[in-house]
Amino acid sequence: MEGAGGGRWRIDHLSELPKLHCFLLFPLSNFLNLDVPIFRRHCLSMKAVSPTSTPSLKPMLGSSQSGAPATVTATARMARSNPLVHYAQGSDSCGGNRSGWQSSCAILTSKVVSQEQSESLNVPPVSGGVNHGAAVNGHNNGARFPGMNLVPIEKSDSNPLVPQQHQKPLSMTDLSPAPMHGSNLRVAYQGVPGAYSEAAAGKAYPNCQAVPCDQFEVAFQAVELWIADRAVLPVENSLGGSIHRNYDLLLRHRLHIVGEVQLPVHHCLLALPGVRKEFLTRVISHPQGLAQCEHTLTKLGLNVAREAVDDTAGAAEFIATNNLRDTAAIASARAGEIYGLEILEDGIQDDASNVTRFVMLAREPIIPRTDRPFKTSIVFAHEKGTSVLFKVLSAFAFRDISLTKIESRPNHNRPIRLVDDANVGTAKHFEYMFYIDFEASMAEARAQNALAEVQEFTSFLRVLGSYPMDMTPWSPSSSTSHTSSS
Ligand SMILES: O=C(O)C(=O)C[C@]1(C(=O)O)C=C[C@@H](O)C=C1
Repeated sequence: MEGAGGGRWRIDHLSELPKLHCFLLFPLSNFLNLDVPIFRRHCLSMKAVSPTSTPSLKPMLGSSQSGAPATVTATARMARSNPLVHYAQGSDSCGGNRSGWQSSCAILTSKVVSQEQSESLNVPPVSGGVNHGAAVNGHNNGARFPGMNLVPIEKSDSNPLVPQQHQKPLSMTDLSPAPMHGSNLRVAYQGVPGAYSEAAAGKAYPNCQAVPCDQFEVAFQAVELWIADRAVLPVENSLGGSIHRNYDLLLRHRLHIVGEVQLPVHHCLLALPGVRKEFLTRVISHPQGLAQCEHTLTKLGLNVAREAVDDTAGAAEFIATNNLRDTAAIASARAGEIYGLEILEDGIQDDASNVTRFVMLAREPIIPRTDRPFKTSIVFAHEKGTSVLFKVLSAFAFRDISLTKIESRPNHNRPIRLVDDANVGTAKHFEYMFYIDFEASMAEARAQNALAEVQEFTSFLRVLGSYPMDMTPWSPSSSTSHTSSS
C-alpha cells in the first residue's frame, strides 16, 4: 500500500497499532475545554486504519478467513481499485442501487436458488442445499468468471488425487461461521476496556481478542482492512433509543450483519476513592449512559452538569487520569475496577431491564438457515418518500412476517425534495432512508417474496444481513458490569 508520500507500508502486528495512536489527543478535551492531553494508548484510531496515515507500518499476516489476502497491503490496494469499495466508502453515496441489493440478497438466498438450479440442471446440490456453482453474491460464477464453473470432484476411488477424507460432503455447519465461537477472532469495538461494547464482543464471540477502537467508523474500517475479523457495534437501547451513527455507517460501508447480541446494561456512578456525592459538580458518560440514567440522577439530587464523552469506560479513565475529585462517571463496575474508581451508586439505570442491542459485522454474509429463528435487516428508499411506507409494510403483513424495528434516517444523498404544486407553490419534503428488521430468514420463500414485492416500489433496497436472533434467556437483574469479555 502506498502512503501519502508514495512510501509503502504494511502493518506488522496488531500490537504495533497502539503506538500509532499515542499522539492522538483524547476528544474529551473538546467537550470539557481542558488542555490536558489524555493518551488512549490501547485504541485503534482513524490514523491506524488510514492507508495514508503513516509510513512506519510493517508487514502483517492477513486473516485466516477464506479468500483472505495474505496482507493488509493487498487488501487495501484492492479496495482502492475496486469500484464497489469506493462506492461504499464515498460520503456522497447512500449505499447503492437495485443491482446492489440483488447482489447482497442473492448470496443470502443461495440455498433456495441453488436448489432450484440443481433441479433444472439435474445437478445434485451439495449436502445442506448449498451449491457454490450456482450463485455467489448475486452472480452466476460461470458467467462472471468464464472458465471458473465448478466441476464436480470425482470420488477418490476413481481419482487417486482426491484424499479419502475429502469424501465427506460439506454440511451447512462447514459453511456457516458459528457466531458463538470466537476463539482467535479479532473483534473490533468502540471504546476502551471496560466499555459495554467490549462485554458485548465477549458475549458474541467468547474468548475473542477484543480490539478497542476510538470511533465507530474505525471499527468498520478495521474489519474492511482485515485488521479485525468482526466488529460488534451498538444499534439501539431500550431506554436511550437508536444509535443513529451506526445506522448511517451501515449504509456507507459494505459490511454484513452476521448476528446480534442483547446485553443487559447495569450502570454505576463511579468516582475516585473518598469522593462523596456532595462534592460532585459534574457527571460524565457516553450520551446513551446519560440518557439511560437521567431520572435516577435527578432522584439522587444530582442536578449537576452532565457532559457527554466518547464511551462510558473512557469517562472513568478520564477521571482517574486527571484525578478529578468533582466529577463522577456513569459506567460499568468493571470500568471502575480497571481505572481504580469506587461505586457511589449501583444500578442507576432508569429501568432495571435496561438492554442494548448490538450487531456483529463481517466482510462476508452468513448463509441463512431455517432451523432456528432468524432476523433480516434491510434499508430502502423511494423517490416518493414516506408515501411508499404503507405498501412496504403491507408486503410483510400479508405474509405474516413480524417487524421488530423501524428506523428512519435522513437520506444524505438527497436530504430535501422540492415538490411543485400549482396551488401552493413549491414545497419541500425531507427525504428518508428506512431501516426495517423483520423476523424471517432470507432462506424462507415468504421473506424472498416480500422483498421481491418491496423492490417493486422502492428506488433503492439493500439487505444488510440475515442472521440468527439472540435468543439467550432474559435476566434483567443480572449485572453485565462484571462481565469480562476476553
Ligand atoms: O460507552 C460504552 O460503554 C459503550 O459500549 C457504548 C454504549 C452505546 O453506544 O450505547 C453501549 C451500551 C450502553 O448502551 C451505553 C453505551
